[in-house]
Amino acid sequence: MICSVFKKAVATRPVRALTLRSLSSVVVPDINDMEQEQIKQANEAYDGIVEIAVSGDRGWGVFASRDLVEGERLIKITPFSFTDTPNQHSIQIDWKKHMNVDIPARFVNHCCNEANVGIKIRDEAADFYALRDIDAGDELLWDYETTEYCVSENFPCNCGSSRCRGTIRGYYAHGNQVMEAYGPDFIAPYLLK
Ligand SMILES: C[S@@+](CC[C@H](N)C(=O)[O-])C[C@H]1O[C@@H](n2cnc3c(N)ncnc32)[C@H](O)[C@@H]1O
Repeated sequence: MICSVFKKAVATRPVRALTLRSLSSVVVPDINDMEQEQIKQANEAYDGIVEIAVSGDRGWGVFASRDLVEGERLIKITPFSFTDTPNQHSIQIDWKKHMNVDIPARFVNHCCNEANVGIKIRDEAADFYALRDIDAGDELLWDYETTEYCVSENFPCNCGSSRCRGTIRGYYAHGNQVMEAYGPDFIAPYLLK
């Protein structure tokens, strides 16, 4: 298997059921009622394409609801605001410009070198595309170091890729690997200037 693309932990449970602490095998992120409602709305908007569910110890994740085809545009990334400093859920589009993005984009987890989805930035928005065929139930994983020059906080990666970089820092640290893995089409244009 390429990378540790997780199968959906609790594929068909409604969001409220995911918050039950009795699910011992997964770490269920704390969310408030508003976030719960936003997840429900995103799941309805992307019904039949992707679904938000719990991704083991990585918190929330986004999963394929059906078989997805290489090259398919999957998720529209809509910024609700911009900031000049990164945060855990922002996406960098220029040296001092980060998009605060909506759900489901903000819940896509990271994979090193073998990500199955990539981002194409257009003006002040972006989209996720399938980088290869993806089976229903597989987790969508994007390589954060294709857009983030320096992540807001380094984190130890548990993507399970045979080429896992260990600690995720940003393009400044692993740019050569990122370029080799994806080529320029799926690297943020500002990083290539
Ligand atoms: C954009 S959020 C992704 C959604 C997140 N799982 C959540 O529940 O909010 C980014 C954060 O998710 C976690 N994460 C994503 N991919 C990961 C990975 N491969 N290994 C460990 N943690 C990861 C890290 O804490 C990271 O800062």
